[in-house]
Amino acid sequence: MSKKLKLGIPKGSLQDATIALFARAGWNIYASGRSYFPSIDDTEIECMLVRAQEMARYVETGALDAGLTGNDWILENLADVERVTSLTYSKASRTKVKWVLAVPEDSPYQKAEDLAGKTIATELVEYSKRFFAERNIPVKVEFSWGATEVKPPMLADAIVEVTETGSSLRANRLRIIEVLMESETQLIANKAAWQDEFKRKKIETLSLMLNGAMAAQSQIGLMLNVEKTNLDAVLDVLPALNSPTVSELRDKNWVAVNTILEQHTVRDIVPKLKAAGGTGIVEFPLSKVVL
Ligand SMILES: Nc1ncnc2c1ncn2[C@@H]1O[C@H](COP(=O)(O)OP(=O)(O)OP(=O)(O)O)[C@@H](O)[C@H]1O
Ligand SMILES: O=P(O)(O)OC[C@H]1O[C@H](OP(=O)(O)OP(=O)(O)O)[C@H](O)[C@@H]1O
Ligand SMILES: [Mg+2]
Repeated sequence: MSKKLKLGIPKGSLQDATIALFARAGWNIYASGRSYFPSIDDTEIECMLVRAQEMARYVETGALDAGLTGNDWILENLADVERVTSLTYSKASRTKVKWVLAVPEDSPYQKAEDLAGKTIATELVEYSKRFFAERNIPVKVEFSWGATEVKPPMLADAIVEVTETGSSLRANRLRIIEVLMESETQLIANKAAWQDEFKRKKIETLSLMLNGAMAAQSQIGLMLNVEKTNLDAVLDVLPALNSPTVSELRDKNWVAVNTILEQHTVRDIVPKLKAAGGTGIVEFPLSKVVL
């Protein structure tokens, strides 16, 4: 039988973003209907959809060789797994999520200590208990099945909840009084699988290509032509860290400059390049950036 890597894809908030990232990295995953075994166009990988909350546990026991989940659930479960790489993406954006302690906007609570003797609702029970215990704040931490933001002040005094854009907290008139943790997606591996040559190689390849696809998303390629007399002025505009490729054009007085830029810098840099004598400036998207 050919060897296969058992890979867990997170079901729920991270599912769509994960499948989209794999597509950019070079693997097409098809999650159809109610099946929990999505197909993947790689005969060496077998995929399974697993809740993010349980991923680290199944990777720890070896039911899965590797998987993707948030750092939050690895810490909640205190799972003993190999952290292969962090990938900064969430449900809707390429940012980290925050787990926050939130209270009703008009409540008197200003800090965690003010909640002594009160009830906290959360999905992240064990981590929250540890947070309050370390600070010697006696609270009652209650498990919440979701829709946690609606609970204060009727069903709980405060909540510990995950937030990405902040819109759920705002919509429920809640105020953050403490950030317990920042969390991002992790590629994790079972410790024994990590010692297996075939599996480790496969996981490392995934890590390299997923990171390459992540990096490419925030960067763009830029090329332009410039007269040699203006080359220094153009190079001065480009960030010092990137070393651009400068190549001769048929007209010996001109060169082409090729470089990679952070996407968010482009709107500032392109006008400066043009002012410095750059012409024929072309921006193009990148599929992978592997350094
Ligand atoms: N906007 C977000 N909201 C919630 N979780 C997010 C978000 N972005 C990233 N995550 C991460 O997704 C994981 C939670 O995913 P999971 O699917 O298990 O729970 P869920 O968000 O409650 O799913 P559901 O869609 O069933 O509500 C956590 O690791 C969390 O950090
Ligand atoms: O800061 P925001 O961008 O608003 O994102 C955070 C919200 O998204 C998640 O809810 P989810 O969609 O998983 O619903 P749930 O309450 O049923 O878990 C999470 O539990 C928060 O409610
Ligand atoms: Mg949820």
